[in-house]
Amino acid sequence: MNFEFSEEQELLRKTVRQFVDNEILPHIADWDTKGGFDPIIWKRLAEIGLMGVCIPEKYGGSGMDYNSLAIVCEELERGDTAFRTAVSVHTGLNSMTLLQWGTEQQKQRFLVQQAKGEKIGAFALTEPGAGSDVAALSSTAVRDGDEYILNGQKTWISLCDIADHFIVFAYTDKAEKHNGISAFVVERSREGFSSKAIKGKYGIRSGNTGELFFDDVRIPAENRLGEEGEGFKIAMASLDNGRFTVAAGACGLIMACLEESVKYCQSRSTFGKPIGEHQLVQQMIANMEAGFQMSRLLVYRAGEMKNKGIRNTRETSLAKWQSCDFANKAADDAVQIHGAYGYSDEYPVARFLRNSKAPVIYEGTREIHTIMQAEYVLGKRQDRKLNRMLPKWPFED
Ligand SMILES: CCCCCCCC(=O)SCCNC(=O)CCNC(=O)[C@H](O)C(C)(C)COP(=O)(O)OP(=O)(O)OC[C@H]1O[C@@H](n2cnc3c(N)ncnc32)[C@H](O)[C@@H]1OP(=O)(O)O
Repeated sequence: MNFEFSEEQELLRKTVRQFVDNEILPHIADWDTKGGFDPIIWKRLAEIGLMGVCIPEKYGGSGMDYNSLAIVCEELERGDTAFRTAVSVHTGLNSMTLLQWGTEQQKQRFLVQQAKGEKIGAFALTEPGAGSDVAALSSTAVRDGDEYILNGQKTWISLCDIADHFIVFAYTDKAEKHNGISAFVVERSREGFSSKAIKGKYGIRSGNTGELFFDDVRIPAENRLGEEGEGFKIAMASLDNGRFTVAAGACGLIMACLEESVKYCQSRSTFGKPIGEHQLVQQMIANMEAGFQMSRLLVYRAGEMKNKGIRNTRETSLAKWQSCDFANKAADDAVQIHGAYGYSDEYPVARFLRNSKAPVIYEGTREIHTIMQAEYVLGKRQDRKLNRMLPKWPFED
């Protein structure tokens, strides 16, 4: 196992860091207050090739390895959790799903434009009555000749008002439970589709999260991903990729907590010395550092497994669970270190704390991942090789 980043990866990190320092940090407090990023940010991201980092060059991407995507997510979340979330959805949950499950024609139709940053993709799984329990979803897709007629509602969907298309999950055969769900690519332009943003979120306010409505939306059968009934597996495999990016992002949030806390420790004095010289403050800093290092090891191990084409559901779930919990704790401690100032908008740590809660809930709650890990250890859950894995890296031509 190699613990060094390559020169190319170091350069990538530097590029993303500069992007965050110049294009995100100067505006983020404003975007957080207003409840949305300036859409120009997507154009900028595409200009530096970050819309398709681990997508093969033949599909319009940068052709870098899966750990390069982790680097991008770390650095983006050092800037903002909501923005990293949006990129996770576009790349981890949508583009990587197309790469793994799409036909050559679907890749040409949807993936290429996305990887080049000409179109934005999103992922629609969660419903008002189906979050952790995916098989409880109630959307339906009924076959009618060469089309499906889609009806249902999705909620908590990132990029709801921005994405050009969504990977949507619906029952094609309710009697079959897990094996009755199918996945479809649904374009925003289809008649009967509408979306509505959710207002009043606790955190990740600059992100565009909302509801989707499908009212007799007709979709051509060629938009179905995988076979009929493969939707549950596709959703879970997509989450293996999404959760990987969430875990990497959490490392970036811990980095941001450390940066702000160290700065504050050096500038604020109590009892005649800088607060960084008080041992209970040092304890919080040390905990953040430990959380950061441990999370990173878990994330890059999962990424290395992806590079080698090894199924990594177990490792990714552990990385997601632990790194999001560490980030949530780091943000809580960062506010604590800043005292009353940390409780205001004067410093970014209050935003960090609000934002840090979302990843503990989305893409598998802390409780779902705890149960999964217990089941693996107790021999009640096993990861078998899938019929379609993500391509190994280096990618073939
Ligand atoms: C806060 C503001 C923003 C909010 C954003 C919210 C948006 C999101 O978070 S989207 C995603 C949220 N949802 C989730 O993360 C779902 C959480 N739930 C789960 O992960 C699963 O349902 C979980 C772990 C509980 C297990 O479900 P369960 O119903 O027990 O199914 P399970 O028995 O494990 O698997 C069923 C089949 O799928 C297969 N499968 C399971 N996992 C995978 C996988 N990773 N890859 C491929 N196949 C898989 C199994 O092998 C099994 O197949 P078979 O029957 O052939 O053996």
